[in-house]
Order: sequence, then structure tokens, then C-alpha cells
Amino acid sequence: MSDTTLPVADGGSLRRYAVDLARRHPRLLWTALVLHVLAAVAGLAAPRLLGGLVEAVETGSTTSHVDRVVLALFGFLVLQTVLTRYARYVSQVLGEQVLAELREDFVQNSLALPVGVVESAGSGDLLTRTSRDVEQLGWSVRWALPEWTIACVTAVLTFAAALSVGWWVALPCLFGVPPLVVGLRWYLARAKDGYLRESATYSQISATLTETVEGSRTVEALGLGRERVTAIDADIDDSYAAERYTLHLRTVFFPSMDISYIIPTVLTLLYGGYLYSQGSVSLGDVTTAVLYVQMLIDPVDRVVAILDELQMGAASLARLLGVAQVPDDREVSGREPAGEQLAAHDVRFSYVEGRDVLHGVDLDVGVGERIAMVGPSGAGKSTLGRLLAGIHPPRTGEVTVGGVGLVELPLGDLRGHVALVTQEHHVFVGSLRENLALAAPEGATEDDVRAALAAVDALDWADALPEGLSTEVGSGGHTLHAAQAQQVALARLVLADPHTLVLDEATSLIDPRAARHLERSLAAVLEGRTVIAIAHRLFSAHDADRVAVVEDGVIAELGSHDDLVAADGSYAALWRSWNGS
Ligand SMILES: Nc1ncnc2c1ncn2[C@@H]1O[C@H](COP(=O)(O)OP(=O)(O)OP(=O)(O)O)[C@@H](O)[C@H]1O
Repeated sequence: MSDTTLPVADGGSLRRYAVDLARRHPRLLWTALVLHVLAAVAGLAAPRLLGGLVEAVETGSTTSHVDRVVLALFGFLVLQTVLTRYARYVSQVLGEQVLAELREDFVQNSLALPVGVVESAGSGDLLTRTSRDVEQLGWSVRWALPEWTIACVTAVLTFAAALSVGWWVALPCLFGVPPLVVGLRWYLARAKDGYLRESATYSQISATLTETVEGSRTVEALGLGRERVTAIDADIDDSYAAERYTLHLRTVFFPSMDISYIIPTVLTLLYGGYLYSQGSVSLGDVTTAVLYVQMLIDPVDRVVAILDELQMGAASLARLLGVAQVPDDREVSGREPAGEQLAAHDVRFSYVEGRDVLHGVDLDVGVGERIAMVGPSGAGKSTLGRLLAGIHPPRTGEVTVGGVGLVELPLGDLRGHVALVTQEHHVFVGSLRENLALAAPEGATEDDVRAALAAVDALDWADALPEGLSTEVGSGGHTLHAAQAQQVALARLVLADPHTLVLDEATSLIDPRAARHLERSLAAVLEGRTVIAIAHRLFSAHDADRVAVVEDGVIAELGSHDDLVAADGSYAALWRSWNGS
């Protein structure tokens, strides 16, 4: 199984984040805590009253006294129930607010992730964090955290109440502590790694499934079904092994913890009995003490069991916060570009450390110029295109627009200067109108959207859709043909209105008739803009102002078509072989 490259936050960051979240809601937090304390105090009256009842019966008190004790018992139980309900309600409101903030932080961090990081980590890991980890954390924050707080408060107060009977009760209770602490430390240290491992295996299953679904045509064409099933089976086996490990831990740990509870009860009975026989304490005291020690078992048991839930929540939180720890490759400086001239200076870049794909590229693109990039497969054309569009930052050197590094511009501003056009055209779930409007940085009116569709020659079919521009498209909606999806992408570009376009295989997947139609749409979008086109068909290079020949990660030749043909270098050879001359 491959390691995910998205990081997992460490304990220190988790604590700082939790403290920060708590600080944002002081009123709710204190209200919940005070209510939990009051509810626990109300609940603690019962053993005292019952002890009193035993004494009253033992000493032959009047029936009216016994009735008063029973009535008080009933009153305290009702009070405890009401306070507990209200305390739970306030805690859950607090939990919902905290969870909403956490989700917002996570979405913001995910959207700010550098594309290269998402690509190498695979979408599976991010998807698992978005779904399973958010769900697990939701459960912890809404349910486990409030219940754990209640259990802690109740345990501490019950112990204090037990001590109020007499210091002698502390002794039996203390004997239960060492096995509890030792067992808990043993378990928590292992369970944390277990839960992280479980989550990582879910990410891997999700990644393999996503990859298989996305490549389903290739899988079918090459008959790779069996291999994919084997790969998914291997991931499921890993996941099963991780789950079995945590199950094994729980099976060993929880029953062994019962010893910690049995010891104090037995010792209280024995020691209390001895003190009673010596005449040091009354029978009522012994009853109250035994009841308190019994009452202590339930909250302590819940503290331990819910700690396990919280541990799972903490593992999920660590994975969600880890996304925020991906180093940001943007260093927004606030400098404004002076013009639209795009330039690359000594640009080097590697996907894998130590293996540069670009080895020092220099290129000055004139405003309004058309440059065609040609060269053998694997030479680095697409990579250079992505760097010129600011998708990846250079390892060293810089790509600038109007003298300002692309990495210095906020993402929203960057797309007004330069955009990449590829054959990948995602149609989002939503109406066609929404799909287009999302490209306009300052929002788009109905007229803007219609004008953009008209510019790419798509208004006729868009109006003819069942509900026109309001038709739902994307997954589960009306299916657009590949050419239509491409036109939607082009119309988005019209709305985004970047000065420079980098084209990479813009129309390669479309049948020739649709391609000719799309060429016209594309020509309309290119009109008046600076264009760098990665030319897979040489005739488009012929029309460009300059041709850049990329070979082995550098620009080997640069000049007009005629100059390069005359220079009789690589381009001339390419041109001759393509032309058949
Ligand atoms: N995401 C990636 N991760 C790792 N290596 C990559 C990645 N994308 C490209 N490469 C490698 O970088 C080198 C340049 O690839 P690039 O796609 O930029 O070349 P190209 O000239 O555009 O080729 P083609 O014309 O076949 O698209 C190749 O060796 C390729 O294997």
C-alpha cells in the first residue's frame, strides 16, 4: 500500500487548534460545564438520602421522616434529569458550531491545496478525509465530547461525595487506579496508530476505486478487470487487517478494565464491614460508601470507553488539520503586474525530487503574440505550459506577468492574467448557467452568460435544452456531448477573460466534424489574446508568430516558421517529415 502524501497533524497542532476552538465559544462552553456540574451534584444526593433512609429505619424513625426522605429523593432525581437534558442540549449546540467551523476551515484548506500536491496524493485520500473523517469527527464532537465531559464531571464529583462519607473510602478506590492507568496507557498508545492505519487504508481503497472508475474505458479496452479487482481486494485485505488489529486491542483491553472496578467495591465492603464491626462507622455510612463506589463505576467506565471514541475523532481531526499543513507554494506579495507580458526566466522544474523535467527555460512572450510549442513526446511541452499558466510553481527561476511572479498573485487575480485550456472539461453539478457564472470573478449577469455562449457558437443548443440555461447538467443531470462540454469550458474562458491563454490539446478528443466546429469557437475565444499553443499538428505552428521547439526540457530553437525552416535545424527536419518534402 502506498503512503499518502497529504500530511497528518501532530499532537501539538491538535491541542492548539482545540484550545483555539474552545476560546471562540466561552459562553456556551461555561454554560454547558456549569449545567453538567449541577446535574451531577443533583444525582449525588441519592446515596446520601438512601444512607439516611437505612439509618432512619435502623433507628426506628417516624414514617413521616421516611416519607420526607423518599420525596426528597424523587425531587433530586427529577432535577437531575432536567439539568442533564439541558446540559446535553447546550453541549450539542456547541458541538454543532465547532463542527461547522471545522468543516469551513477544512474546505478552505482543501481548496487552497497546490494542484501538484492533490495530483500526487490522489483524490482518494482527500475524498476519504472529506467524507469518513468529517463524519467520524462529527460523531465525536456532537456525541462523544459532551458525554465524556458529563462522565468526567460525574466521576470527580462522585469520588468527592464518596470521600465526604469518610477518608477511609479513598483507600479502596485508590487500589483500582494502577490497573486502570497502566491498561489505559497501553491501549491508547496502540489504538491511535491503529485508527490512523485504518483511515489510511480507507483512503487507499477510495484511491484505487476512483482510479478504476476514472479509467474504466481503459480497463475495459485492455481487459484489466481482473487486475483491478485484485488491486482492490489487496486494499480491502489491508483495511480488514487494520480493523482486526483495533478490534483485538479493544477485546483485550475493555474486559481487563473490569478488574479496576471490582477491586474498589470488594475492598469498600470488606474495609467498611471491618470499621463497622469496630464501631467506627455506622451501617448507613457503609451503605452510602458502597453505593458511591458503585456509582463511580459507571462514569469511569464511560470516561474510558468514550476516550476510545475521542481517540478515533482525534485521528480524524489530525487528518483534517494535516491538509492545512501542506506548505503553501504561493507567496502573495500584493505587487501589481505592470502590463501583461509573460516571461519565464531560467525555469527549472521536477515532479520527482532530483529529476528535473525542465532544465532552465527562458522565454519572453510579447503581448498579443502567438507562440506554438512543438517538440518530441515527453520533451516537457505540457509541463512548461502548466508552469506558464501558474499551475505549478517553478523549482527555481520564475514565471512573471508584468514583472510580478505568478506565485505572488492571489489565485483569483492570476486567472485574469493567464489561463490554461486543456481537453479536461469538468461540468459541475448545477444548472448550465451556474456552470458558466462560476468563471466570472465578479459575478455574471444573464446577458454576460448568453453573450459568452454566443461567442463560442453554443447559444442555439443551450437554448434548445429542456429548460434552457436552467437545465441541470453535470453528474446526474442532462448529459452534454464532449464537444458541448468543451464549448462550456470555452465560454467560461470568455467570462473569465484572461489576457493570455495556454492551449494544450484543446480539441484532440473530438471527431473531425465537431473539431472543425470547435476550431471556430476556439478562434473566437483566442481573438485579441496572447496565445501559447502546444501544437500537436504542425500546420498550426505554421500560422504562429514564433515557434518554440522544446527538446529535453529546454527551448532548443525559437523563431518564426520561415526563420526556423531556413536555419535547417530540428524544426526544419520535423517540418520536412510532416510535409513529406
Ligand atoms: N504528473 C507527472 N508526474 C511525474 N512525471 C511527469 C508528470 N507529468 C509529466 N511527467 C514527465 O515529465 C516529462 C515531460 O512530460 P510532458 O507531458 O511535459 O511532455 P510533453 O512534451 O508535453 O509530451 P507529450 O507531447 O507526449 O504530451 C516526461 O518525462 C513525463 O513522463
